[in-house]
Amino acid sequence: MMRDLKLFSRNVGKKMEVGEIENVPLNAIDSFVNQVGSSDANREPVTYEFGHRNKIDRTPPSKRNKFGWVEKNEVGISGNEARDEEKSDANNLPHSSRNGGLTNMTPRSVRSVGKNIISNSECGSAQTTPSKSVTKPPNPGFASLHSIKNPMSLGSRAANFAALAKGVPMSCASPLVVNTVEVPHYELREDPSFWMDHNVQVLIRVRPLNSMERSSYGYSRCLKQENAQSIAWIGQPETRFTFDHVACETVNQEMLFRVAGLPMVENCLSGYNSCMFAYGQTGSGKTYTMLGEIDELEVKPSPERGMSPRIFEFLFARIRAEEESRRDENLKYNCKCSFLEIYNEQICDLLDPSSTNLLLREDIKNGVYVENLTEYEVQTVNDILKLLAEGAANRKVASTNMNRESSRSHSVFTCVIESRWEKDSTTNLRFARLNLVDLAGSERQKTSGAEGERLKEAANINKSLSTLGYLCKPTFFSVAECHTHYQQRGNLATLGESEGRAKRNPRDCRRDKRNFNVQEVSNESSFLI
Ligand SMILES: Nc1ncnc2c1ncn2[C@@H]1O[C@H](COP(=O)(O)OP(=O)(O)OP(=O)(O)O)[C@@H](O)[C@H]1O
Repeated sequence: MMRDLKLFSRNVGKKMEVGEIENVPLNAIDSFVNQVGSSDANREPVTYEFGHRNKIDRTPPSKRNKFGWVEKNEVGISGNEARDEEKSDANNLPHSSRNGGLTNMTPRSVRSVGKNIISNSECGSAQTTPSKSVTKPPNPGFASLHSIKNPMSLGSRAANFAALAKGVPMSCASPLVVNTVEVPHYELREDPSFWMDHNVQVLIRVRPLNSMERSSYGYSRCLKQENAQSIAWIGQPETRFTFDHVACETVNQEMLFRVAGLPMVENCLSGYNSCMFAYGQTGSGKTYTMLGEIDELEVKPSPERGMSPRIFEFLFARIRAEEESRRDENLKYNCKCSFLEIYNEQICDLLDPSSTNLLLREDIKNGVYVENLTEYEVQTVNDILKLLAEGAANRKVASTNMNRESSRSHSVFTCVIESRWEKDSTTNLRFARLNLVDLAGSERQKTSGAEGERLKEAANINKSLSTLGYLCKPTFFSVAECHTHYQQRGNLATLGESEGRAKRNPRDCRRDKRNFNVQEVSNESSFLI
């Protein structure tokens, strides 16, 4: 059942508090957003302290439910039983409630796995997006593609990165306590060379159980993490999924940024197009990861702010540092931003809400672009954070049984980074596009309770997500074929520049369709297998 059928703006500053019931819809008024609007001068400086460990309560763990996992022999569910459950209409009930209240069962609908963040970077192209420009940018005069195709050497990029971030060795540290239950903690590896050598990477983020899940299912988990690359479904047979990175629930927003966001900024500054998108079932934490808490971002940045604000804080810090250190070359950066959403298969401008049903165009000179999409030139980090907050507040959000602030649209924030410098009497130009995508979550009507308008939204969301999954199997398609599919599913073409040329990485991902969550993980990993 839907609790609230009205659309309302996203509370961009949402955060999971201890004891709060996160996914239970509240009064819609509570969720309206306060837009940020302070001057740059009021903003506290943001500093990145590299090499810090997460600060998490180290209360001694309870003996009873170590890691909250059901051990293999205690699972108490056979393969046949699992298959029967798959068929059963009652598969959304906690396992214990169907088995005489046994507590050590694998919950069937606990949302214990978060989302995939898929990042992809590749060599920059010289395409620009024609658009309605609010502050008219100076004509960059891209005369030569040559300089764009010659980014800095990897050596200097690696050196840059190393100077900015100290690597943290990968290891399984001692367990930490989250939600009063001991969970294992695995350090993520900050390895710049890995990001440079692999065009596409998948990072899984496991979010902590929310209070609703805890009260319904206790602390049992149906998945366990084994190391910083793999998670396993504790069933019969146990099924392991391996990814580039698995961020356990103790990994905080800053650490995630340092592992996934920071190298992307470096890639963009080196002239590589980059795209990060969050994909996962509804309520798994995509928006929390991509946006996080963005109230008062310009004045008092919250430690809960997500990937996007951190990326732009770092981007502008790097731009300023580069401009300063290469003053003799007269290095200048120019950044332009746009923010769109795809809602019910229509493209809307989040920075100009009156601009709806925008058309996707393609021509030889400009490639794929959204006609009349507003593009702002930004000078400072605060300019960009304002756009982020403003657009996020305009996004279509509604309450469902699974998430009280469920995004009903896919959003794409794009920042085009141009740089120009002079060397040996030659003017050099570099161009890169950064796409930050927060997809709407896949959902099942049975669990989300979607009806009426929400059901229509859900159908459109699921349809476009499966098309995206299909498009992300480039092994089977040439680039030209991908373009044909992009055209067929026009709106997803906004991602085309980043995704169409993505290389495929072999992965060791196995599927098991018997468990709802595993199936979700499996669907999420279908981008790779
Ligand atoms: N890692 C995390 N730590 C703490 N809280 C989290 C985490 N991930 C998500 N949450 C909380 O879980 C709830 C749902 O998250 P969010 O809205 O980001 O999900 P979503 O995947 O974007 O869902 P939808 O697809 O429906 O929009 C929010 O209250 C959010 O604050």
